[in-house]
Amino acid sequence: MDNSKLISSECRAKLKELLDTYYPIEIDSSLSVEEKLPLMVEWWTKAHDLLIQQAIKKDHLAVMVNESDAMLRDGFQLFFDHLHKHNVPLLIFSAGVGDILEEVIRQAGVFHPNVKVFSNYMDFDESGVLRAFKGELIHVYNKREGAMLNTGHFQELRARPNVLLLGDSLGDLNMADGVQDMQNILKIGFLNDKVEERKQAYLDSYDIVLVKDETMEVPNAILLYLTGTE
Ligand SMILES: Nc1ccn([C@@H]2O[C@H](COP(=O)(O)O)[C@@H](O)[C@H]2O)c(=O)n1
Repeated sequence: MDNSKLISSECRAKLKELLDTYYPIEIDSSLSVEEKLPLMVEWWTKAHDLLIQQAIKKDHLAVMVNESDAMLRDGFQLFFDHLHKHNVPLLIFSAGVGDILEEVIRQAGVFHPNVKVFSNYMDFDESGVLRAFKGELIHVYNKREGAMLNTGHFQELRARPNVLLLGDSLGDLNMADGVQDMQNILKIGFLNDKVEERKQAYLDSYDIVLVKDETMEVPNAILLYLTGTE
C-alpha cells in the first residue's frame, strides 16, 4: 500500500516516515518488548489513521495489489498446495492488513480452503469506503493475544498435536499458543535484517534460523519429508 498510486504521495511519505522511525525500534535488540509495546501501538495507530484518511475503496484493493510489487517467497506454491493436498490447516498471523494479504494470496492462486488469516481487517461503510479497522489491533508483539482470543478457530486443530511455526520476528514465537493439546512444535525463524545484532536471540528462541533466506526451501523440504513427495 505504501507504494500504491491510489494512495496520495503525501500519505506515502508519512507512512515511510513512520516506518523509518518505528521499524528500528521494532528490531532494536537493546529494548525490551515492554518498552517497545506502546511504540508499536503508536506506529500501527498512526498508520491506520493515515490509511483511513485516504478513503480507500474496497473495490480498489485488487488493483492496488495487482499493481504492487508485493510477492510471496520463492517456493510458496509448493508450500500452499502441498498443505492443501494433505488437508493440513495453514494459519497465518499477520500484523499487516488482512484484506491486502488475502488479496495477495488470492492473486497468487493459493488461497485454498485450508488457509485462515488472522490480521487487521478493514471496515468499510455502506458505499465501500474505508472508515475504520475492525476489532483489536494486531501488532508485531501481541500476536499471542490475537491467537488466544481466537481459540474458537483452533477447535479443528485439537486432533493435531504437531505444529510447524514459521516467523520472522521474535514476536512470532507465540503464534501457536492457541493450539490446545500441542505435543510437538518446530520453530523456523527467518532472520532478514540486522543479522549480527539479533542472531543470538533468534538462535536462543527458534529451532532453525534461516539467515537472509527469501525462499521456502527449508520448510518445503521438511514438509516433503513428513508427508512424502506426492
Ligand atoms: N504500518 C506498518 C506496520 C508494520 N509494518 C511492518 O509489517 C510487519 C508485520 O507483518 P507480519 O505479516 O510479519 O506480521 C512488521 O514487521 C512491520 O515492520 C509496516 O511495514 N508498516
